[in-house]
Amino acid sequence: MLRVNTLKSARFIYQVFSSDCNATCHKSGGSVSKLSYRHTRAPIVSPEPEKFDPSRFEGKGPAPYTFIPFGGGPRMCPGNEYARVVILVFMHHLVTRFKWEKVFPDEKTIVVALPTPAKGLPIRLFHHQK
Ligand code: HEM
Repeated sequence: MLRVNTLKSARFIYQVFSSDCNATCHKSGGSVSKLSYRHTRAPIVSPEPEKFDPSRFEGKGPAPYTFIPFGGGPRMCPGNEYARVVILVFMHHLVTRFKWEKVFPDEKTIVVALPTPAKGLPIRLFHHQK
């Protein structure tokens, strides 16, 4: 999901860009907002955004400024390397120590400005058998 949904689904930038923002931004008044939800689904950024394809991160990985969960440029998130390590360790233990089970197997996705699991996507964790 990392490719299609970033943790920050939208943010507001208060400078006006001179570059073409059509693929990912819309202008409103004097500010520009970027919707990660749209950005990550733009065909120029990701031809098959819904496809589970970890290989897109192999080699040189995504082209610059196409995968931007931590923003980019001089104001890029300074916590990004730390956050990646924490998430990596967390996911390692979550995957290797537990089986997962959805609490609501048929939970629908509803749209509240942005797609959101209707019941928050709770899961139950079970220790793997040793
Ligand atoms: C998964 C975790 C995180 C995500 C997805 C995330 C995402 C972001 C994004 C998108 C920005 C805006 C970047 C831009 O304007 O281009 C940002 C800024 C920032 N983040 Fe994070 N962040 C994460 C974790 C952290 C952590 C762990 C820290 C600190 C320990 C941190 C500290 C900051 C700070 C201080 C800024 C403001 C940077 C500036 O305006 O110069 N973030 N983050």
